[in-house]
Amino acid sequence: MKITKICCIGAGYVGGPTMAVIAQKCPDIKVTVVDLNEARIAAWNDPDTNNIPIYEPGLSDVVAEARGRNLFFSTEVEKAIDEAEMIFISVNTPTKTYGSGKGMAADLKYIELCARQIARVSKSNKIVVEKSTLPVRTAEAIKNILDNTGNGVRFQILSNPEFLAEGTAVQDLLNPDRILIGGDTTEEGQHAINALVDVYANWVDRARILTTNLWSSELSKLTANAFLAQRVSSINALSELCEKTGADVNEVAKAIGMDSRIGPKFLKASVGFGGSCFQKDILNLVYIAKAYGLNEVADYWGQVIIMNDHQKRRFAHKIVTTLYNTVSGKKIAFLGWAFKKDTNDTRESAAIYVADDLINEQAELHVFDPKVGENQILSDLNYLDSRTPEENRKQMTVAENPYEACKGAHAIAVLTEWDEFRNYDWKKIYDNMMKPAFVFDGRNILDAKKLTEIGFVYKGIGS
Ligand SMILES: NC(=O)C1=CN([C@@H]2O[C@H](COP(=O)(O)OP(=O)(O)OC[C@H]3O[C@@H](n4cnc5c(N)ncnc54)[C@H](O)[C@@H]3O)[C@@H](O)[C@H]2O)C=CC1
Ligand SMILES: O=C(O)[C@H]1O[C@H](OP(=O)(O)OP(=O)(O)OC[C@H]2O[C@@H](n3ccc(=O)[nH]c3=O)[C@H](O)[C@@H]2O)[C@H](O)[C@@H](O)[C@@H]1O
Repeated sequence: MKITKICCIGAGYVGGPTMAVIAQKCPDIKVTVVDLNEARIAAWNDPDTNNIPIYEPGLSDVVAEARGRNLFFSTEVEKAIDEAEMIFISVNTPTKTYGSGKGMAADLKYIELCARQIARVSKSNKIVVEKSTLPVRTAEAIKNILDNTGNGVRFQILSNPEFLAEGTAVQDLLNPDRILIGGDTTEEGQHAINALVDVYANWVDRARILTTNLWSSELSKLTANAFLAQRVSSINALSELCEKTGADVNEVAKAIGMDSRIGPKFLKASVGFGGSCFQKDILNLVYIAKAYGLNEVADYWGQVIIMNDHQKRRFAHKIVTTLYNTVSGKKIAFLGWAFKKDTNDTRESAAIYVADDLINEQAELHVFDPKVGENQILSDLNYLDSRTPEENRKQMTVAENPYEACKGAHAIAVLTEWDEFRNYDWKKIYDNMMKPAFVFDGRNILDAKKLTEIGFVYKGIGS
């Protein structure tokens, strides 16, 4: 079966870039990305592709090439479902904030709504693709809803998890390590798998397209994120030991990373991992393990989150103790708010939690991030509900540029590894700060030697 029309429900960080690349690489397929959020769709349709709602290097060019040709963004969800032969579900699957499984399980209400809508609207056979990250065996629930509430048409469910990382989404999509497609082992299931394989084979080497059963595919996505997050927590755990022993975590990471069995990636010690997925997906894994009574498995993975929370708190605590046990009334400058460089996404960013701890200590925070603005920063803080929005507003200033953020500060904390931070005029920054002038480099990106020569007291992670 050759696919000619694709619909994607959810125009977010995954749906938008993924479908833009499919449309760019498959000009014969009409790709329609739909969302309930009208403002988001309007932004995807902005005549100036620099204003699309997601900042990703290279993405606006891909959208400019395909949009209006075979890539469309729309709020007409039902029309797009009706037309398509293949429907990707790429809606959010956040951690549940209510009821049973609160704070652990994935909230699948958006997924279920999509399944019910697809069942209601479809008048012809469809392939439904899980693009969102889902608990293992979700396909069973989706199939149940589709088969029991549909109009008698036939559905095939595939799992096709997404492995892109924010900040490198376009490169990851153009040149993926692998594409994973899980489906039913029946003949119909295999036909559906082949249809999706053929879409990706327009630009991905077939040897990199891996097909499995549904449950392996669903579980592999949670497992990949758990392994990646575990590496960050592992090196961060060692960073604390390095600080006590005189070892340098950068040197340790390099030394172990040269072992080809360990490998050099994902060994950067930091103020803690953030992002919308690592924590959510591990909590989900822990919840699933517990649901099967596998308490040791649950505790093992739960430790990755415990370590990450500790690392964020430890960073804030170190600032307070270094500044003579009080930051009350002191100006602290934050460089960076996004959860990593090259994205405007702030979900679960370590910066939010470090800021919250320092505001509890009555610090006056001044933040500069190249891609994150005031509204987002304040709304991230308010979301924690630690104090009133007015109280947050009083303690938090968002600066227009880094020099303004750092002027008169007692300390600078680097929360995101934006490249531009390395190239600032650090002498000028030093001259305008209170003395001693402290730098807490939560990403180990600055030149410690140069900063020390200028006069800063430099504190990295793990050295
Ligand atoms: N952000 C990332 O880098 C990655 C995310 N994922 C997974 O992909 C999924 C989506 O994540 P994001 O794109 O980051 O989320 P997002 O929150 O940016 O986008 C989801 C979109 O779905 C829309 N939506 C929700 N219910 C809808 C409905 N019934 N009809 C139409 N639109 C609806 C929302 O309005 C929102 O715009 C999640 O399961 C996530 O775990 C997977 C890999 C990478
Ligand atoms: O499912 C998802 O959402 C995605 O989650 C991560 O991607 P992402 O969260 O966008 O970004 P990462 O590069 O993985 O970084 C996550 C966090 O870990 C931190 N990190 C990463 C690597 C490292 O060595 N040290 C470190 O502190 C980053 O700064 C960031 O806060 C995975 O890398 C993607 O493969 C996956 O598709």
